[in-house]
Amino acid sequence: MASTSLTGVAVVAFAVYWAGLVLYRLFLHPLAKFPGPRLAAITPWYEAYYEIIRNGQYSKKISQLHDQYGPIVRVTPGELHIRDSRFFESVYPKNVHLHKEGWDKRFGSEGGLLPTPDAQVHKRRRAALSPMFSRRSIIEFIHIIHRHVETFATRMQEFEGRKEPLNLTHAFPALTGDIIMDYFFGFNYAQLKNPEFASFHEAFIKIGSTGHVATQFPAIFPIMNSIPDGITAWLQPAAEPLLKFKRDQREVIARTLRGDDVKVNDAQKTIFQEILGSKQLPPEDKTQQRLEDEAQIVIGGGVETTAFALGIAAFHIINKPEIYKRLHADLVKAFPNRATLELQSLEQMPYLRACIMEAVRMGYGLSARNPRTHDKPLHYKEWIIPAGTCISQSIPDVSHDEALFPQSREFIPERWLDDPKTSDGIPLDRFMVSFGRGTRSCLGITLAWTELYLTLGMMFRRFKFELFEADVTDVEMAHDYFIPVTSLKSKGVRVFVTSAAD
Ligand code: HEM
Repeated sequence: MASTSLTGVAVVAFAVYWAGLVLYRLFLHPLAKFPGPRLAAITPWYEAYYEIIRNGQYSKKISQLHDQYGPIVRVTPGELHIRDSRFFESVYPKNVHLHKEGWDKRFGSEGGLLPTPDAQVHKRRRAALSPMFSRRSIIEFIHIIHRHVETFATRMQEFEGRKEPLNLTHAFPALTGDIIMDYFFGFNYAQLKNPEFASFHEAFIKIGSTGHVATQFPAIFPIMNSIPDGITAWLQPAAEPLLKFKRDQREVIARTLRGDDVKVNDAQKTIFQEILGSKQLPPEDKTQQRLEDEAQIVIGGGVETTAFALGIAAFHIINKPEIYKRLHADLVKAFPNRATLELQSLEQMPYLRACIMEAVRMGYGLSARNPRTHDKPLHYKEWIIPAGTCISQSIPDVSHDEALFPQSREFIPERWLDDPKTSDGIPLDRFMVSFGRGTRSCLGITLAWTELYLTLGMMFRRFKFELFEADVTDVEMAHDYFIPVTSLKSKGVRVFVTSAAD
């Protein structure tokens, strides 16, 4: 009897608490006056429904909400989303260090640079890594990138000889994975030499939606991490390459912390040596766990983003013969000797640059809402956004702003030629935001551009391609898993390869 009445009291108390919370969020919350669906203002389960049940569809829903409610929408009880390309640099300003809320929960690598919530902690972590991402460092390492690009060329010849289609969607993450492993960790898994291009790609796609679950249930990663790897691999075989990477990193970091030089290649140093050698970082930023988190984030940040942009570029260049023709002719002119490939000359080629700009615009880098918290109130149109509010914008919204990029779903490199401006005279480059903006923008941008120049330069100088059962759905986002993911039914961009005659 006593336990029944106790349960009754608990149920009533819970109901009163929820009713109070609902009333608070609807009428008293600092964001109560902002437009948006009531359900999104009341509960994070509105977001969870679209992300978890509908599998990465909240960004699409948010676009519809903007159509209905205008450029500013309350998308969760504590977050405002803005769709306005002209306001991007106000949310992500230069020289202002801002907090980032929520990404620490979604990756299970909260010590990594990208998800670090606190602005000042982020600042010192970024400063410690920056030298390794500088152009100078990348030029010192460029021979290793060339080596992987040449391996890729050899694999293409192999497919040409066998007259079999080559799956670029599998090959590109193997290429970017080998480069990043070599650059940051001092060894690689030779994924590019693997007959099937086995890489981290499948693991990222298969476990990609876990971030949406972790956003709602942050305990999921600690629970997953406590499960032995063998069981995780049994439950999700596709995760094995990432689990292996985790195990190997653990050992490499432990050895680095003991003072061993673990590099087996000819790179200058590993990312762990860079972090451990940093004078700016306190001891708590040099622990085994922090280094493991950073390794996860660097692999997560650098493999799929660049590979996705490569896939978009390759598909559209091959799909539109006039683009291929113009690009190939430029490359033949710049490199009469097909064996030569040189970054500085590639960088001087306006049409190649335009193709890359277009691919990166359509690749977004991240499809996720990108949160920032400002210490001061932010004025937007007639609104005053209170200090401390989580505000987000999304890169795909800018990439598909038809006022800036007419026919935004079409691949039109010409839009980037001849120093283009918006109708009111702003350089169009300002709206290429796929690498983010401000103090937390992409640290890997120079490496990414180098990979894009060298890989596309090699491919379209030396080879001709024919699509095999591929269409535009193989490169278009169907799910937002933080990074854009194509239809899960896609078999990838497959192509027949032939050596170019000239
Ligand atoms: C086409 C390729 C790439 C695109 C479009 C891209 C895009 C982005 C974007 C949008 C961000 C988030 C910025 C923000 O929070 O505002 C980011 C962060 C980051 N990216 Fe990239 N990325 C690319 C390639 C790479 C590569 C190759 C690396 C090398 C490992 C890399 C490393 C990072 C890191 C470390 C961060 C975190 C920076 C910070 O929080 O300070 N990215 N990237």
